[in-house]
Amino acid sequence: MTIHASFEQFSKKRGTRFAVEGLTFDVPAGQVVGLIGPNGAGKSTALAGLTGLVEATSGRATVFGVDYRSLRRPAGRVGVNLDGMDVEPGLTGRRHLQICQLAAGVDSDNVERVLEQVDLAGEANKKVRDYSLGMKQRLGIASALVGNPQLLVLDEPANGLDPEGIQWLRRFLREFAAAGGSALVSSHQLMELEQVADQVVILKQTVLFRGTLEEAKTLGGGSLEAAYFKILAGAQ
Ligand SMILES: Nc1ncnc2c1ncn2[C@@H]1O[C@H](COP(=O)(O)OP(=O)(O)OP(=O)(O)O)[C@@H](O)[C@H]1O
Repeated sequence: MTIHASFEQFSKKRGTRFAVEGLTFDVPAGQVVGLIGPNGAGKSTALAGLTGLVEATSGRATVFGVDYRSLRRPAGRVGVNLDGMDVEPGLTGRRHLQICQLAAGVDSDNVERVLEQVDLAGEANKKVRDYSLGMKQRLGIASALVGNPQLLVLDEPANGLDPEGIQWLRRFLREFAAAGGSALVSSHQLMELEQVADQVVILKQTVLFRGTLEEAKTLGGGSLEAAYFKILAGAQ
């Protein structure tokens, strides 16, 4: 099995306390891995660790077997959309993506294709300040895609999406994985994740559960949500 991303005993201390400790799990090719946990569980820290934004206190997190920071053209391998990656509001969506593409250093012109892919082609000339929350979310995903990556790292991608947007995101992630890509997706929306994830990691500072969606659901008598609460209650 080809592994796109890997956490090996990854720990990050914030002040005197571990934000995450001893995380060990993989993101295999062709799979969507859902990262879930309560507020402050360390999901964003884990994603930031994987994408070189925070340094491990111990252990490591790698993409394609190496540190993200050592990739020559990271956006061509890993598409990242994390919380706080804000867009200059005076730019149009298209211009923003053109700049992302330039920064990604890719040879091909992917902007129009990606705009179509996230269903923003009709809004591409609008300024980002006039975008709705859901449109901004799609633009964030588009900027992750513009380098043509194999691995996506997305923090709460369903936030702000309307039911149609959520359906679109589900289809998009399934197609991305079916084409051999992979995605590590943090989410609070368990019902949604249940529709899209192949594997689930439940995090609360440490990994409380990792396994297939089916294994998680079995623990919860058929429901990921029930499994989640059961596992968290067991960790109290
Ligand atoms: N820059 C920072 N400095 C100090 N502590 C931090 C920093 N960022 C996060 N933390 C702490 O690390 C822990 C994990 O936070 P993190 O944001 O990774 O969790 P999360 O699971 O993404 O939360 P949420 O679901 O609320 O987004 C929390 O206790 C948080 O207070």
